[in-house]
Amino acid sequence: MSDKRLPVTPWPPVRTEPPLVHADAPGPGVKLEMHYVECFGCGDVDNGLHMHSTVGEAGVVYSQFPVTAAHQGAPGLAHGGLLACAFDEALGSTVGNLLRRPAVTGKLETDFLRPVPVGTTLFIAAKVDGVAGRKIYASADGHLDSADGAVAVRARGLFVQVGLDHFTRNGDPDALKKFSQTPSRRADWDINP
Ligand SMILES: CCCCCCCC/C=C\CCCCCCCC(=O)SCCNC(=O)CCNC(=O)[C@H](O)C(C)(C)COP(=O)(O)OP(=O)(O)OC[C@H]1O[C@@H](n2cnc3c(N)ncnc32)[C@H](O)[C@@H]1OP(=O)(O)O
Repeated sequence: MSDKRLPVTPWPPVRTEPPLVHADAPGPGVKLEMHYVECFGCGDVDNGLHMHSTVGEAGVVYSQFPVTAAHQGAPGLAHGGLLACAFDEALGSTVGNLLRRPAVTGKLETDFLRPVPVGTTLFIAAKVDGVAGRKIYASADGHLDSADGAVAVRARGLFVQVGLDHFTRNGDPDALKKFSQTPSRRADWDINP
């Protein structure tokens, strides 16, 4: 399958600066911890995506999504919404860990190019493409069963930087305390519950 169906709109869609990887960002080879134990993407959640990620060279973060029977839409195939979820996680983790700026997804586009069968693992390579003020643009390819397998899904997203109060005001007032229960998060984000 060719890439003829992929969008031709420019990306990032606005003028951006190159992303500045934070001086304290984890370096190549570092396996990233779950960012929050109750996260559907990376946490310890029944039938969650159980994704895990490793920092690669040149600002790329590699994530894996093992697709199980719990993730089906059509019989035997991954649900498209859960594939989008996997990319939200992979892109968000890339932005959060490399730039160390708390950000939420503003927009997420996905191109589903090939079916993703139950039993396969999606190997996602994500990077930050540019930054314009609070707007952070990131994109990723998802390969079937190996880092150089056929590309099954592509995604690009806009993440918008927020203050840490975004999570306590809009979500759980104890959000910072809960985040701080993942030890690496406490150090990353200067959280003092
Ligand atoms: C407690 C500690 C935390 C620690 C963090 C740990 C990190 C760990 C590391 C990593 C793990 C991360 C892994 C997670 C992965 C999953 C992420 C998610 O699922 S996030 C949930 C889904 N997303 C939402 O719930 C957002 C809901 N939306 C909002 O809250 C607001 O709309 C928000 C914040 C996105 C923007 O609202 P405004 O009022 O602050 O700002 P405005 O002015 O509206 O937007 C800012 C700029 O962005 C553009 N913008 C916003 N949304 C846009 C859109 N959909 N399309 C195009 N542009 C958009 C606007 O046009 C504006 O641009 P102009 O500055 O004017 O140039």
